[in-house]
Amino acid sequence: MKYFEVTFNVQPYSETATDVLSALAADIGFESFVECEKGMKAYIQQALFDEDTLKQTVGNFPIPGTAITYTIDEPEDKDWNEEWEKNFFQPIVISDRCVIHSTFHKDYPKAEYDIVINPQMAFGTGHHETTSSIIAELLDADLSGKSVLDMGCGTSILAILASMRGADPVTAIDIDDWCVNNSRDNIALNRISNITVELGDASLLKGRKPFDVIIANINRNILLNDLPAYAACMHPGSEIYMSGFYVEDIPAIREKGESLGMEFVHHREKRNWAAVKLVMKNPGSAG
Ligand SMILES: C[S@@+](CC[C@H](N)C(=O)[O-])C[C@H]1O[C@@H](n2cnc3c(N)ncnc32)[C@H](O)[C@@H]1O
Repeated sequence: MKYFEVTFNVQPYSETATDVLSALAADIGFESFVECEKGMKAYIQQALFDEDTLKQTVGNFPIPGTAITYTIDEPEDKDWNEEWEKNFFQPIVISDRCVIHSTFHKDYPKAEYDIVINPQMAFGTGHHETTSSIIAELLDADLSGKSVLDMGCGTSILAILASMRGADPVTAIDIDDWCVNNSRDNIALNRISNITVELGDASLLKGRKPFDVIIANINRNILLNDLPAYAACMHPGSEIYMSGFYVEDIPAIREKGESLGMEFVHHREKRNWAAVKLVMKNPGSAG
């Protein structure tokens, strides 16, 4: 069991309070959010969960008169597939060009890029705003013959699309062994042979050759912390696409990238989630 499911009750309920709560939860490591009647459910890796930090976040909630309570559950691994099949994971088409579906979908739209994913967990189906924004970026990018790193690969949906778009070779890294195993399954399902999946974090990058393109959909704090290690694996012209943070976090991410010799190119936003593109100009700048 790798994740906790935390059910938040927001009293009185409002969309603004739930949005603020999900932003604060993302800052302390929560990765995905599902709205429910009186609040939301949010998911966090057990290894990253610290209940004292959660209590502080809830106790210092910035909207006066709003009370947040929560319960913590351990979702059973075996229920996820069924839950997703029944409730969440419907085929999705992104930018009219890329369809993502699962093996259990029998009827789904046809598209230029057809990705099959067995998610079994909350992230990496393309439904989350951060994933779909990066997919839209990858559909616009020239990836042909480029080496790509997908940091925090989850199901490897982004690595798979990069490979389908001509990237070669592709490296996919995730800190969670469950994601590494699921990535390998999904890569095989899509009959892709040029993606290497590795278990670990930014420390694996030390001494590696630069990548032409880096993708990292993780979260604000991990990106700010690990950006120097990513920058050390970029050459002039290398592109980096990042997501997993909110529009209000863009200045911090941009500033960090610029301090490492990158130039900000543009951003996208969906329901307040941001995705940014930067290009390395001057590698070796002090971070
Ligand atoms: C928001 S999910 C993104 C998954 C997938 N790339 C997508 O776009 O749907 C973030 C992923 O990053 C992984 N992760 C968290 N911290 C990490 C770290 N320090 N280094 C590498 N991966 C990390 C998590 O296990 C999770 O699979």
